[in-house]
Amino acid sequence: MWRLARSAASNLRRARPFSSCIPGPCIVHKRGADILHDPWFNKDTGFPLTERDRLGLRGLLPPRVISFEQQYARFMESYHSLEKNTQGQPDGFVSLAKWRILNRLHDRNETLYYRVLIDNIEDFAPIIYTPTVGLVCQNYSGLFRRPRGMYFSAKDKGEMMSMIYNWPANQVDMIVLTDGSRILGLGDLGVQGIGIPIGKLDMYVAAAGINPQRILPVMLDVGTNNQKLLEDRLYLGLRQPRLEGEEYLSIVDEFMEAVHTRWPKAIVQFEDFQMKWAFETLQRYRKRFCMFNDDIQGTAGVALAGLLGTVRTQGRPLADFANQKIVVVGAGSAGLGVLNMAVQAVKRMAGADANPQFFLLDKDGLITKARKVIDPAAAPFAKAPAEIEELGLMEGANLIEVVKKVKPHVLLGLSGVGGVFNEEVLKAMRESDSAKPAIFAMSNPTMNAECAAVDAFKHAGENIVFASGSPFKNVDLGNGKVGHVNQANNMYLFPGIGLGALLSGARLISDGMLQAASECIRDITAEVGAAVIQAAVAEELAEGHGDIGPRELRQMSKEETVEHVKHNMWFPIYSPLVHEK
Ligand SMILES: NC(=O)C1=CN([C@@H]2O[C@H](COP(=O)(O)OP(=O)(O)OC[C@H]3O[C@@H](n4cnc5c(N)ncnc54)[C@H](O)[C@@H]3O)[C@@H](O)[C@H]2O)C=CC1
Ligand SMILES: CC(=O)C(=O)O
Ligand SMILES: [Mg+2]
Repeated sequence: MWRLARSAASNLRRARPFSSCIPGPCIVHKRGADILHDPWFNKDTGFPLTERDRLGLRGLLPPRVISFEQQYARFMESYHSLEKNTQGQPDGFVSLAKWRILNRLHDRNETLYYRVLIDNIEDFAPIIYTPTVGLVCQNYSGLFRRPRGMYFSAKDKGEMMSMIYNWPANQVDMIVLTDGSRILGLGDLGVQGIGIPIGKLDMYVAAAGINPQRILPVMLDVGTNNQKLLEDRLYLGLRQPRLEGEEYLSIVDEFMEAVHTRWPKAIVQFEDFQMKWAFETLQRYRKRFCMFNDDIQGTAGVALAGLLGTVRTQGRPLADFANQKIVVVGAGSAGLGVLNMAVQAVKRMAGADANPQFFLLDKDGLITKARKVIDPAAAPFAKAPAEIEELGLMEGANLIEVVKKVKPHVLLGLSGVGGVFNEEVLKAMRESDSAKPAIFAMSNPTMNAECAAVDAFKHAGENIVFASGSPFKNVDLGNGKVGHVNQANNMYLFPGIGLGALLSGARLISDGMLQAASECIRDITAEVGAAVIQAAVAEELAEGHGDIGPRELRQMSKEETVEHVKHNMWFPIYSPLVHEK
């Protein structure tokens, strides 16, 4: 399902051993020590002697030239000895130590960093992304050594149009933006949430081959309502409550205008905004800018792919999806995004009058039309009392009641609450109307997952289809059997969405493009990107990118589009540096 061929990265690795590429030259406007201190251009001891002469590096490095392969091996050796030396230490300590060693390399030599990341993505994704990135965000102010990306704060109002030109790269293709208000399931982390855009963009480079010189992580610091952070003497963000209402929107507006002015074609991914702003900003900008909200739209795509995959696993025709009983726990940006896309899929399969059997719960239980105050975004999924009367359910019914009475085919958690699928709930899933019920504990990081994989298989039985947002190991069920754990995380989708949108030069990101992405999630990111391009072309949104115009895109077959995407993926290899004043 989501075991995505270890992402496009491993294909790239197979296709390109260390020495087989002759990279094109790279223009550098610096010389001497400035180059060594710039992680873009720095090759550490890897600078050939001729290049040391050309760039004024002679004498600034030890004399021996070390090859990229040797540097790579040396880094991996230190990484493995760190693993050995920290054996038996608490998990958090080990994870942070691993993050530090990778982060130091990132700060020093980006080419080597991305190469080790790409080649070891399965081991390193849990460090640079969920779950460790959550721990890093929680401790960001203490861990801080140097900045990465850009920080726009409420104090910068009126200045953003000029500030955006402080970013040193002339071209930016992909921006991930957060206001830090809902970081994974960890709540409001203020400026410390910058770790999420950084981790997401690393996944873009690793999985989609986006050129790391053209990415930009951005923190929009509008204050924080996290009292603990406000009182923390190390806290690096604005010490003020979050801006609200028009004041808040005017900051986001100004940022979006500034980005669009400098890089009209850049794609902006909104990430980890609290629900009210996630929906409001998506509504506000989606027709004006090339942007999407990953938590609403990326998550929906990946969950839908999983839900459709589950129908297939049950040996049923895909159209049977329309009859699946799905209980969604969590009515936030992610849960509602999933339901919106799932409803669209049912209507496509079973007609506009189809009545999907979806049940939505939030912290106050089952959401029905009888609820006094209901969020407008959740309202379309509220059950009419008459619909649930015969099941013996009513407004606010708790999760265990709902599971016992509905006997769902799928139980999907996007609540951010660790352990909410407790033993009783999981045992109740044994009575599901499906022989292979699906349990998706999609909340992040690991401690916020609705249940652990081992508990799901233990209490709900061996036949379940299990997926989680953060990685869990497969479960040994005894008798030689293994309970397979899938990872249901938007990381399998957003790199392809961004890459496809970028290479199509789409004016905006449509539902059709997102739908196309979710339909081919079993394939590698290049396929996702190609599907997104083709959807953009079909909807006449594609304006082309670089030398490839909309007409050329239109004329490409599916295979040619996939090739075109692969050809445009950046790959870490040292390029000869040519100095220009
Ligand atoms: N696996 C993935 O790809 C993704 C996972 N997520 C995860 O989903 C979680 C939620 O994200 P958002 O929807 O953006 O958050 P949100 O804050 O917008 O929504 C959370 C929802 O959960 C509900 N809730 C809280 N306690 C509950 C309880 N005990 N029982 C039932 N519902 C409860 C709240 O009422 C709210 O409706 C986070 O942990 C996030 O990490 C989000 C996006 C992608
Ligand atoms: C994966 C992700 O986007 C989240 O947990 O918010
Ligand atoms: Mg997110």
